[in-house]
Amino acid sequence: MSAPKKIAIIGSGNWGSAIGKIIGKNAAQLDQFETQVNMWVFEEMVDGRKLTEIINNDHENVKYLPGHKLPENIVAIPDVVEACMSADIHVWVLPHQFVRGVCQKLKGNIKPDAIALSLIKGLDESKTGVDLISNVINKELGVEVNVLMGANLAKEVANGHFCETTIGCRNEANGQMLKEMVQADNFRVVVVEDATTVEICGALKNIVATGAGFVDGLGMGDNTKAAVIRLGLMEMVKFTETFYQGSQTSTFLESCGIADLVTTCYGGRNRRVAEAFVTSGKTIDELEQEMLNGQKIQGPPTAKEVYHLLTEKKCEDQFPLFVAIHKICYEGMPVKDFIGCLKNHPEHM
Ligand SMILES: NC(=O)c1ccc[n+]([C@@H]2O[C@H](COP(=O)([O-])OP(=O)(O)OC[C@H]3O[C@@H](n4cnc5c(N)ncnc54)[C@H](O)[C@@H]3O)[C@@H](O)[C@H]2O)c1
Ligand SMILES: O=P(O)(O)OC[C@H](O)CO
Repeated sequence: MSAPKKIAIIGSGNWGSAIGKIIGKNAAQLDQFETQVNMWVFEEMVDGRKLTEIINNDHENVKYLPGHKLPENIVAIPDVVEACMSADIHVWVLPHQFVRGVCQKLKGNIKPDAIALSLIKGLDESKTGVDLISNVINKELGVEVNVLMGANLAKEVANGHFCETTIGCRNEANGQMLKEMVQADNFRVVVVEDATTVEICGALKNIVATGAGFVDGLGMGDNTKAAVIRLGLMEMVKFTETFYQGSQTSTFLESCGIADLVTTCYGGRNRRVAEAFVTSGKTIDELEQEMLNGQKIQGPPTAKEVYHLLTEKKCEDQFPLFVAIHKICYEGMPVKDFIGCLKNHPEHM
């Protein structure tokens, strides 16, 4: 039998901490993994104490997942290189805007045969254009990057309520090993080999959830929200067909597709902040700071990244919902015009 694999979790926010509960428990029980799991924690002071010290002494991430004990084999480390240098598996779970900075620190400082699992829902935008986060990590660090996306509100997963998730793997054997690392009695994993579509679903559903929040803020009912979900799904499929050919339609029926859209459009942070954007008149940035205590939403920045790609490729007219969500968040488009955009959607022509 090969040596037990060492796991490092890169990120310790709301989702990073919830998945840390499952991974820590599995690593303690399964022979194929080393018991100690390193968790890179972006250091900050909470009530006069370092967050890493709180996690290592009290076994709770009191800022990002209060009220839940982390397994004692999760070890918080403030230096990302120290956390990852001996790891065989890197679990990426950060807000997407921090990925490139972390890659710069890790370059040349990790095992060359390490593999990654990205739980990050978002896209990257650089001078060379818009790209998948998994591609950025792969290009920067040379590691194989698998992805995990699904209908997984972190708090509900941490509470142990039943849900499903999807791993999109690049390699069948690694897909199976990663499934063993994250599966739990109430967290059931389906592995598919269409990693690109799995990742695109995770990124784009946050834009749709922002639209769902707008119609909630306007006081529309569930029928309107269902229309946002359906038209959003149609744009997700079209986006994938246009820019990432070779995807399988069946992937949209996995947890990462329709199920994640539904849960996010009803229970997610993007929806909540977008609703408050309509009712309060404050900016997205102000509301993120006021409402989320350091957590980040990915919908508005992803809408901006997608809008830049659509304008560059001159196909905005095929994605009116994505475009309107960007313009409402950042360009002063009145939110009431969102309904007009739904009425005149190409799906109805
Ligand atoms: N929270 C959920 O329910 C959930 C569920 C599934 C997927 N996701 C996805 O997982 C990813 C991570 O989400 P999350 O909820 O764990 O994070 P979060 O929204 O709780 O964000 C806070 C995290 O950002 C870190 N951070 C803040 N400033 C930083 C900096 N300058 N550099 C590096 N890190 C910094 C904090 O330390 C903390 O770990 C996102 O892509 C999100 O879409 C979240
Ligand atoms: O709270 P949100 O809107 O970031 O969504 C969280 C998860 O992605 C739901 O699966």
